[in-house]
Order: sequence, then C-alpha cells, then structure tokens
Amino acid sequence: MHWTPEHAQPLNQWPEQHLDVSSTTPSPAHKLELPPGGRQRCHYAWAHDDISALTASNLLKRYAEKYSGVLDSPYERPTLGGYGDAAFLNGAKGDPEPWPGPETPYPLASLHEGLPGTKSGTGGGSGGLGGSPVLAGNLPEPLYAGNACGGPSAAPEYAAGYGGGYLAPGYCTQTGAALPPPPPAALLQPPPPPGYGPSGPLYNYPAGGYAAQPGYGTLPPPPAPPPAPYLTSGLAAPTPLPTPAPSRPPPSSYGFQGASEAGVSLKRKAADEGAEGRYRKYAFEPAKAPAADGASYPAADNGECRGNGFRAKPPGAAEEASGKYGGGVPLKVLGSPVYGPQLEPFEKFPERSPAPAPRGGFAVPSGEPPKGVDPGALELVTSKMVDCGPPVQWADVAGQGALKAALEEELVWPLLRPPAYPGSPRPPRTVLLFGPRGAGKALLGRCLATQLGATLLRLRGATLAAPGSAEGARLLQAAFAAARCRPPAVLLISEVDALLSAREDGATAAGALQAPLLACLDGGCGAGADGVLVVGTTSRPAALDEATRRRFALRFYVTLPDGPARGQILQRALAQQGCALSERELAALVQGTQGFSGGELGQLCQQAAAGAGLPGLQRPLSYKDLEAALPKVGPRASPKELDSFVEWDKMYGFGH
Ligand SMILES: Nc1ncnc2c1ncn2[C@@H]1O[C@H](COP(=O)(O)OP(=O)(O)OP(=O)(O)O)[C@@H](O)[C@H]1O
Ligand SMILES: [Mg+2]
Repeated sequence: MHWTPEHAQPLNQWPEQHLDVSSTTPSPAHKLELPPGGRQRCHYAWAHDDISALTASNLLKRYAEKYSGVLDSPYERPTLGGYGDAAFLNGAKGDPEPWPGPETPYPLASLHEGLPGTKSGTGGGSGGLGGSPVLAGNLPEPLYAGNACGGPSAAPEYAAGYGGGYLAPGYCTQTGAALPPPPPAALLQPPPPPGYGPSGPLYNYPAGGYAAQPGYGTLPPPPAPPPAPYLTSGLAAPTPLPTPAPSRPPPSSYGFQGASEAGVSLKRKAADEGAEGRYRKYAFEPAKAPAADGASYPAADNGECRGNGFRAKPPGAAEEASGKYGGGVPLKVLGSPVYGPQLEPFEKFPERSPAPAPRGGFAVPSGEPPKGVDPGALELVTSKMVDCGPPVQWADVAGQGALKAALEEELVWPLLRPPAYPGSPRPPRTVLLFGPRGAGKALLGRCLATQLGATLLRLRGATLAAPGSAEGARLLQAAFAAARCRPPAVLLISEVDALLSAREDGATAAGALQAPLLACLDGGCGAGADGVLVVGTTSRPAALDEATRRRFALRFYVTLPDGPARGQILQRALAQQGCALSERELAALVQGTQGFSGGELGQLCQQAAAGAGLPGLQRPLSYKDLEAALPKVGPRASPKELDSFVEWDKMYGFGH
C-alpha cells in the first residue's frame, strides 16, 4: 500500500511512529494500533500542503540528510530465518539504523517465503546459505555455512533439503506436473515507493556480487546454482548469479569411492571366475573304455616311445612357431591324447632343427649329445628309464584340486612362458612331492610331463641305490644327461629319500648317492639346462636333510584322497574290472575305505577280484567281494604318520 496525498494530515496531528525504511512506506491509514496509554512517536517522512515552503524544504533537507545514508548505501538484506546470523555476520555493516520504538521490521518473510536458499524461520544455527538469490540483484550473495558458523568450511554447504537449485529447505522439485507460468517479474517486487529511480534495482549492489565477508576466510563465491526448476510458488527460477570462481576440486572421498567402486567390480570379477570354476578343468573324468587292443593304456603305435604317450609326427610335420615365441623355431603342440581309443596321434617331439634353446624357456632341445657321459649308461637310461605310459591329464587325477592348481600356476605356466625379459628370474625347475604311499605323487609327476609336453624319465631311488653308489651315481648322471639332451624333459625320481640313507633317529648319514644327487640338482650334470624339470617324490620327507630339502625349490604335500575322490578312483578301478556297483554300495564302499590311498583302492579291487576267483569266474565283481577284501588291504598310513606329514608341510611345505 502506498501513501497518497488524500491521506495527509496536519503535522501536529501526526501520531509519532517509527518507520523501518527497509519496508515500503506505510501511510497513516496503516498506522499501528497504539498500545493503551502508550504514546508512540512516529515521524512520517513526507511533505504536507499547508506548511510553508521554507518549512517543507527544511524538513525535506533534514530528512534527506538524515536518511540519505540509508537510502543510497548498499544494503544487505539479512537472510530470512537466519536473520540472527545475518545480523551476527554483518554486524552493524549495512543494517538499517533501527528507528526507536516498538515497531517490528516489516515481516519480510511473507515477501520471500519459500524462496530458494532461504531458511524458513529456522533462525540462527549454522544455517545454510544466505539470502536467496531468487531476486538476484536484490539480495546478498549466499553466505557459506562456514561463514555462518564463524569459520571457513571445507566446501559450500547447502541448506538442509537443498535440492540442487537454491530451493527452500524441504522444498522438493515438482517432478512431472506442469507448473503454472511464473507471474511477471513486476509482481515479484514491491514497486519502489515514490522517490526511487524507476529502473534501478531496489538496492544498488555492486554488479559482481560481494566478496566473502572479511575475516571469515576467502571462500570463492559459490558456484552458480543449476537452473532451479520453477518453484512451487510459481516464482521464477533465480536469475544467474555473477559467474563464480572455478569450483573447488571434489573432496578426496570421491577418489575413495572410485576405489571402492573398483574394488566391488574386482571382487565381483573374482567371484565370477570363482575357485570352483578355476578347478573345473581338473574335474576327475569317468573311466574311459579300454583301448581297442584291450590294453588299459594304448602303447605307441609306431613302437617308438617318446616318454609320455605322444607319438612323434613324421619328420617335417613340426608346427612352425609364430608370434611372441619367436618365428621359425618349431614348437611342440602341447596337448596329450586321452585314455582309451586313440583319437588322433599327438606328436611329441617333432623333428626339430637343433636351434639354440631360448634362455630360460622350457624349450627346444640343444640336440647335441651330452659331453662326458658314458654312452652305455646313456643308452641304458634312454631305453629303461623313459616312461612309455599314456599321458596323464589333470582330470585323470581324482581330487587334489588345490594342489593341481598350485602346480600349474607355480610350475607349468612359468616353465611354458618364455622369459618376460632377458635375465628375468628363471622359473623353478625342481619340485618335491611328499605324502603317504600311493597318494598319487608319481601320477602327478607324469601329469606334469604331459602338461609340459616333455619326455618323461623315471628313476626310483631304491633302484639307483641298489647297485652300489658308484653304479648308482653313473646312472644318475646319465639320467640327468639324457634329460638334458632331450628337453623338454621331466626327470621323475621316486623315493628320493632312498638316495640318502637316513638313520632311524632322523639324522641323515651322508647317503651314498647324496653328493652326486646334489651335484646334479645344482646343475652339475646338465640339470641346469633350461629344459629339464626334476620331480622328486618321497613318503619319508623327514629323511631329507636340509641340504637336499633346499635343492627342491617347491615342496607340496600330496594328501590321501577324500571321499569324492575315493569314489571316482573306485569307479574307474571297478570299471576296468567290468564291475558296476549301485549308488548305495558305492557310497558304503567309500565310507569303508576311509584313509585308503589311491594306490590302496586299486589294490582293493584287485584283491577282491582275486578273492572271487576272477578273472576266471564269469561273473562281475560284487560288493561282497569288495567287502571281503577290505581288511586284507587296509590303509597303511597310520594317523601318526599322517600327522607327521602335516607337521612337515607346515615347516617346509608350500601349502596350497
Ligand atoms: N588321486 C588319484 N587319482 C587317480 N588315481 C590315483 C590317485 N592317487 C593314486 N592313484 C593311483 O594309485 C596308484 C599309485 O599312485 P602313485 O604311484 O602315483 O602313488 P605314489 O604316491 O607315487 O606312491 P609311492 O609313494 O608308493 O611311490 C596309481 O595306479 C594311481 O593311478
Ligand atoms: Mg611313487
């Protein structure tokens, strides 16, 4: 409402009143109800037609002088609700000089209610933003909470309920519903009382907004608010503030989130690959039908045994190497035939030009015969020690999933992978497999030879030690030499403890063959050649002294088969006897062979067949036959022995 001349009254009849110049000029028609008995001094600052011109001009001059400081100076309207803050923050600066008297300031809230960035009547506190920029140019820069709380804050904080625009706390943007068009801007501002310039802003702020309050840290001006949606009250979105300083980098926690986010994906990835997925390829495969000629293992059809069931391809059929393994050097095709009818010949060692073996690879044979080796011994080894058994796949070894994975990752892959760079550390070339008799140590040694596409030479410690140390040493050196001139080769030395004569008290007298063994393991007889892997097995690891133990870079415990593995071994062994048990009988047998090794399970089947007078008897083996044979085979490994394996594994094993 605004004053009009007809409202004018004689000056002496004017009731005294206090006028807050920050509000519009109320006319006498709006004079406040005077409290009973209370006189109210009030001066209205406007002229009257029956006073002398001189008086009027004096009055005007006096008021003009009195109020010119107010009307012309920049005025920072305090935040609504945070009014207390603004007063605190701005101190006397910019506050209108209050008129003495009871009049409370014109209730500004109704003018700005619900405007973005204003605090709805929540007064004080560490409140959020300063006044709303909705009527930008008319209201002060929003103040950071830091300022409001008397100290710079790390980052602009927004009033609770801040919704991305400068919205009043608790305001939620209208989603979807079309809002009424905003009232024309003219309605948004009370028209200035007469005497104000028609076009200028209500208060004249410096164009660039205000710098942060001095003394409260030099926070950069806030980022311009994203275009706030129309407000529920239909008020127009704020006109943009002057462009702010570049916003601060996001707090480091974002990086942390990124990491956790990455963690989650890594974790999910790992879970997707999963351990069971990892071992899936090691799953024990059901027994395969015996080979056409009835033999359980097909011999090499061309009579030549290359050491693990591979057949030599006719000369010239070598695969040409390509890619990262170097061109022109023929490579063995790594793979191996499976039990049962031969699907296709796997070549073992294609005729290869004697190319120099790349450093560190489990690679191409040197080709030249070893120097300084007794040719007779060499001939003996080659004919007697090269293993002609069928290749062994991971799936042919029941159970032992974790061990198979460890062998593949710690041994096979590093040996097959060419050196990452010249001089890169060589992969281990010696491994010790220890565990109870018949647990499958030799089977795993054979499996390694198959996986490496290597010639398999098998030695038994007891065999070497028998003929005396001199002969034994000669044979040992010949075996290492033979392996060296046919790499890749796996030298499987079973019962390696037999090479070392150990007294019962566990101390090891220097065995007859310990020195030559250690010399060969150190590479003295060619074992250091790139293409030779030495696999030692023992069921008496405690008999190995430290010198021998340390020569084996890797040491793994081969445990007895667990229930499922026993079931698989039994099924395969019984299938070879033409015997098939019912589920229930098989389960009972698995239960009854607790503590049996794979070897003992095979022996059980053979014993049952024998006990039943098979194979003469024309009937299949029955559960009863097996049940009767159980006590004859019985597990050999005693609980005490099993405990000693566990202890040794804890001290010297590589676990898996
Ligand atoms: N996990 C297994 N899966 C399938 N067959 C097995 C397994 N363990 C042992 N066998 C079978 O048991 C027999 C003995 O296995 P192997 O010779 O490997 O035992 P070992 O640990 O070397 O015994 P030793 O300590 O007496 O030398 C082999 O016929 C083998 O096929
Ligand atoms: Mg063995």
